[in-house]
This record gives sequence, structure tokens and C-alpha cells, in this order.
Amino acid sequence: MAEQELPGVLILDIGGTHGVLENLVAFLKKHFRLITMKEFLENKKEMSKKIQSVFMFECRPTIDRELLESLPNLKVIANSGVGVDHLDLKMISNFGVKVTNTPHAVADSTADIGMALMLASARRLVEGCQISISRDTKYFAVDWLGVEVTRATLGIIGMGNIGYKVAQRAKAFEMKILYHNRNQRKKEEEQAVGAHYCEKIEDLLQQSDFVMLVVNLTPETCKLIGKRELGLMKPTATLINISRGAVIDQDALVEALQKKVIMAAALDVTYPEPLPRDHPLLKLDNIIITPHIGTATVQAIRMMAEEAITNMLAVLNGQPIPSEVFPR
Ligand SMILES: O=C(O)[C@H](O)CO
Repeated sequence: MAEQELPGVLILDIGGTHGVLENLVAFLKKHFRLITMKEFLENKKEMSKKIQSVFMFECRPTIDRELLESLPNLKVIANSGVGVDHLDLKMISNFGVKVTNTPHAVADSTADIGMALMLASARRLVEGCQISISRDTKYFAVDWLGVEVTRATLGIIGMGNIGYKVAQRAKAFEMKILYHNRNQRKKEEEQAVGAHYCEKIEDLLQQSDFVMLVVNLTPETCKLIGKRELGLMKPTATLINISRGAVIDQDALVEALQKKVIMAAALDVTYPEPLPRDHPLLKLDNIIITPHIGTATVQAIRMMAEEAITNMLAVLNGQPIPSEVFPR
């Protein structure tokens, strides 16, 4: 097919295609005429008719009504990543546009970050690294003990693709695995990893040494963990968040960490991202914060792009869509 006949895809990335690995740009180019945001803005009249898909490589900038109004032939917005909380799904659907995501591509790398945060927090890796760098000769390991993850109890809130991958990894650490799902008990997964279902989130919070949040951000899960929930956790427990920052009431978390209501927190996500320089969470010593790097691996980024391309092609070719996201 000649390049001008390829369906246009708007690469919604800050600036250009810089976040998209070079070999992916080549892969995208096989199927689409790539149009960067810059190119689109410079020549809106001509470009807007060509664009049939939007490929979102980052959560920002988001899709607003103005952009949708300017794309009369748009059929699909392909989000790289599983979370679509940055998109107004109802509004997009009212424009007759489909939304897809990449739940499979993100699962391993995000589960790995959950495990990495749990282990790093339990074994105080960041402090250890700082001690090594400062070459503090007065340091004694016995003043500064971590806790073991092996055979501890892990409570997973949200047993979807990622939650299940976390459970598989936790099994290798001989952990006792509890899980809570708002809507659905996952009997097959339970059996495969030996997990125990907690119908009430309270039971999971009370029993777990590590609580890991792996839910999507929705109106129901916004501030799912607040003062009351933190108060139910063990004083020796650690809260790990690999979902979205707003799933935790951050003010309540600051207070819980300051007063040692829980032992520690390890967050890959916050709100906003990044936190302002003077945010109280940044002043605590019982916290680890990483900059939303759950899917920041060479492999995950490639797989996300591939999954997104498969979704876009399915929509444009009128075939069954592997990962469509519907408005709720
Ligand atoms: O939603 C996801 O999959 C990750 O957070 C990447 O944005």
C-alpha cells in the first residue's frame, strides 16, 4: 500500500514520537501514516481528515472534546497501558469512537515492580544504598533490621491480570496470599496459587503483613484506602501501591506513616505525579516512592505498542477487538 493510503494515526505523545522506541516507529509505519501532535497542530485542516486512530503512549496529554471535534474520521483511541482513568470514556463513546487498552502487555512488568517495592521496603534497600554511598562507618546492621517477605502474609486488593501475576510471584516466596475483589471471586486463580478470598476488605487489611493495591481507578476505588482502612492494618504492615495514586487518601497516609499506624509504604503512583517538592510524603523516612515505572521496561513498552497496534488494526478492519474498554 502506498504511504498516502495508510490510515493516519495521531501519536499522542509529548512533543513527537520520542517516547516510542525506534523499532516501534518502524513497526507502526508499516500499518499507519504517523502524524505527530506537532504536525497535526501545524496543519490541522489537512491532517484532521486523515486521522483514524490515536495512539496514546503516555497518559498525558489527555483527549478532550476539542480534539475529538477536530477529528471527523476518528475510529479508535488505542491506549498503551491498562489504566484508562485519564480518559472520559462516555464522552469518547458519544463521538462513536472506540477505546482499547493493553492489559496483557503490562502485567509482568507491573507485577515485578510490586514485588520490587515490597522487597525494597521490607529489606530497607534505599536506606542501605544511602549508607553505602555515604560510607558511614558508624553503621551497625543490628540497629537497622528489615523484615522478611518469605512466609509473610500478602493481601492483594484487585485480582486481575496484574494481581494474579503478583500472586504467582508471591507463591515462590512461600507467602500466605489473601485477596479481595470487589465484584468477582476468582476460583481458578485461587487454586493455582493457593490464595484465600476475603469477601470483606477489612479481613484482608487486618491479617496482612503487606497490602498491595492493584485495582483500576474508578469512582468506587477512589480513596479506597483512607484513615479507617489504614487503622485496620497491623502496625507492622506495609502498604504498596502499583495502581493509581488516588486509590489512597494521601493525607490519611501521611498521618498514618507519621504516627506509625502502619510501618511503611511503597508507592509507584501518587497524585499528582510527581509530588510537589514540599509534599509531606517526601519528608518521611518510612516510605519509598518511584515515579510510575510499572511498565518502564524495554519489553513492556514494545509489547504495549504491539498490543495497541493489534487493537487499532482490528477496529479499522472491522474485526473482533482484543481489548476494548467500555464506558461504565
Ligand atoms: O496503566 C498502566 O498500564 C500503567 O500505569 C502505564 O500507564
